[in-house]
Formats: sequence, structure tokens, C-alpha cells
Amino acid sequence: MKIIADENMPYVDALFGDLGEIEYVNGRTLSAVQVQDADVLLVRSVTKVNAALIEQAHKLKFVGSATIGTDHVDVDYLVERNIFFTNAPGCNAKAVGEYAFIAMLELAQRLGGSLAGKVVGIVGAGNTGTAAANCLQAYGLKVLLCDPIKAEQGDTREFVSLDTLIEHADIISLHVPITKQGEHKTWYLFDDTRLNQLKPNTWLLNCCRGEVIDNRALIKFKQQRDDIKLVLDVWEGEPNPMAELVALAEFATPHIAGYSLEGKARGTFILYQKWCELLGLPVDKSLASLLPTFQFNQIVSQGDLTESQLLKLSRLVYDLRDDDVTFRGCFATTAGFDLMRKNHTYRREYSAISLTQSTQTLSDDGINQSMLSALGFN
Ligand SMILES: NC(=O)C1=CN([C@@H]2O[C@H](COP(=O)(O)OP(=O)(O)OC[C@H]3O[C@@H](n4cnc5c(N)ncnc54)[C@H](O)[C@@H]3O)[C@@H](O)[C@H]2O)C=CC1
Ligand SMILES: O=C(O)C(=O)[C@H](O)COP(=O)(O)O
Repeated sequence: MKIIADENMPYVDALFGDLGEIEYVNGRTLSAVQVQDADVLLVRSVTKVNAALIEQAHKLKFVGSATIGTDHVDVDYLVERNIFFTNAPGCNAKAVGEYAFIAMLELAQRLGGSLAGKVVGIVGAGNTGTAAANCLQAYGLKVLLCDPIKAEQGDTREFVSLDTLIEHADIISLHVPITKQGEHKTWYLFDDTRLNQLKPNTWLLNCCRGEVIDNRALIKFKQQRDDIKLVLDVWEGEPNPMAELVALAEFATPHIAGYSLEGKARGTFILYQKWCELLGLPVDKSLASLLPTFQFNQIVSQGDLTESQLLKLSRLVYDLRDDDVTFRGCFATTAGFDLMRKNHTYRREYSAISLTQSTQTLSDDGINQSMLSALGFN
């Protein structure tokens, strides 16, 4: 059996190695000729899976994308061809949630203020939005959720309209899929009009898809509104973000919000599980066995933490400042954007750290052990 896999998908050997012959490919430049004799195709978000790519792949039975998003896959075409398709829902949700939370801690510190006390609006309350909300609520912040689809489906959480969210939130974090049609389409959800509704000093984070914000409108808007602060992980026109926009963002990264080692491992593991299920094979490998012990896995803290200490602790799993600096030095070419993603040293999630407090401080405003557990530390 021939398995074609993206060369930047970790753990393919460990999980698929005894199931067939694996050929690693560059997912961005993958061609129809390269996939024509594949039985299994394992991709990431950079490969457009459509008729042009797989029309001649007559043996293809399974396409797996180790991603949450599916906008790069023509799912209807796969159904028509009777090719099994799976993505990896939720695989990197914690990574994205922690990225957003850590970015907010970083931004608060950079601006000389505090994250505590802010109201945060989450647009899209699915896996990544909920993961971000969990961190924020664990830290005691008020969170407003906007997700008209979940509300219609009977989700019992409290939801607000996008207008209400924009009116009340100090920080807005975007967590929707990219959709081009329908009542709730998200393409340019934040257009010129929406951007102009933002209240003074709003922080806007985008960790979902670049085109959820009209990037040209954002450049124009931000050039007149220095009070608005931006954290951008995703860009219209990737892998070639607009240079003016990168310069205007407080923190800028190359679509790596989901790049935790745990998230990447879960992505490949979900595809492996689905493939085994499809073939009726036993799932005889475990996710836990793939993950190395984290360098700082045991930490003892003396007393409660302050916000700046929480940021220091967070920087052990992810130092956003490093990625931001590297990105600004390399984003200007396709090769630079992709190479930074390829060479990314996957960060860890909070759960990789076992944290104990040797003493409890009797203050009301410190960050205590139960808050840290709720944030995801072990
Ligand atoms: N930057 C990165 O590295 C990553 C980006 N992503 C992106 O984030 C997106 C969201 O991921 P998940 O939260 O896991 O997906 P999900 O499917 O669990 O949740 C998305 C939520 O957005 C809601 N939604 C859709 N249209 C909406 C609208 N107009 N207004 C408000 N809510 C709306 C849906 O009802 C759903 O609850 C993915 O589709 C992907 O494009 C995902 C993982 C990593
Ligand atoms: O899961 C998604 O959706 C994403 O956006 C991925 O985290 C993107 O990562 P790659 O698949 O491009 O490595």
C-alpha cells in the first residue's frame, strides 16, 4: 500500500510505518503525478485536495488532513469519488486556546497594563474558541461568546450578537472556520464597517483564517487608529502576507497558533485511528507514548503567582516574542513563511508542566493552584 504524506507532518513513521510504504512530499507543491498511485493521502492545510490533484489517483481510498480546518479540501468531490475523508477536529484546539491566552498576557505586559479585569469576546465558540474561553475564565475574566450557529443548535451557553460583543469587549479573539456562503458566512466578517465599530483601545486577535478580516481594510483602519492593537497568526493571501499589515501588528506569527507538539501528535493520531477503523485494524499504538517528557516538567512555586509570573511560566511552554521576531525577519518570501513553519520547534501545552505550590498566599488576587489547574497545568 502506498501512503503519500506531507513531509512536515510529525509521527507519520511511528503511526503508519507498518501499514504501508510511505513517501514524503512537499505539501505546498504536491502534483497530480505524485499522487496518481497513492492508496492513502495524508495532508496539511497547505495542500489543495481537489479534482485537479487526485483525478488520476484511481486507487485512492483515504484522504486524511491533520488539521481542524477543511477549507483546502473539496469534500463534495471526495464524496462523489467515494473516497473516505477525515480531518482531525479539535486536535490543536488547546494549542490555539493557549496561544490566544498567552498572546493576551504578552500584550498586556508590553502595553504596561494588566489582562486581569478585561472583558474578552470570543467569535466562534467551537473547539478553539471554547479552549480560549476556558483559559480566560480560569483566569477569572468575563467572556462573551458569539456563535449564532451554536445558539440555533440549542447549545445552552449564553451567547450575544456580534454587535453586542464588539460594543462590550476590550479584547476580541476570532475562532471561526472560513465560509464563503450562507447567513453566517465568515469571509470578511470583519470588513471596513465592522472594524469601524471597534471601541477605542480594543485588542483584535486572529488565530483562525486570514480572510475572516479584510486585510486591506484592516491596514487602512489601523493606520488611523493606533489605539487598536493586533495579534495576527493568520493572513489573507498566505504564504504572502501584506507587509504593511505585518508592520502594524503588535505580534505576528506564520499560522502556528495550533503548533503544539501535543496538537500535532493528536492530528496524526486521529488520522491513524480513522484509518485503522476503516480497515478494521486494532489501534495498537498510543498517543501518550509519542510525546517526550518536557524539559521543565516539574515546577514548584512558592506561593501564589502574579500576572507577570504567570507570563514567565507561560513562556516556558511558549515564548511568542521569539516567533514574532523570527517572523518579521523571514515573512517577505513564500520560502521564508513556509520554512519558519517547517522548522518550528513545536511548543508544549500547559499540561506538559506538573506544577505544585509549596505554600499558599492568603491573598484574593493571586493566581493559586486551582486557577493553574483550571488553566491546564497538571
Ligand atoms: N491558526 C491555526 O493554527 C489554526 C486555525 N484554525 C482555524 O480555526 C477554525 C476554528 O476551529 P475550531 O474552533 O476547532 O472549529 P469548530 O468547528 O469547532 O468551531 C467553529 C465555530 O465557529 C462557529 N461559527 C461559524 N460561523 C460563525 C459566525 N459567522 N459567527 C460566529 N460563529 C461562527 C461555528 O458554529 C462553530 O461553533 C478552523 O476552521 C480553522 O480554520 C484551527 C486550528 C489551528
Ligand atoms: O488545523 C488547522 O486548521 C490549521 O490551521 C493548522 O493548524 C495549520 O497547520 P498546518 O496543517 O498547515 O501544519
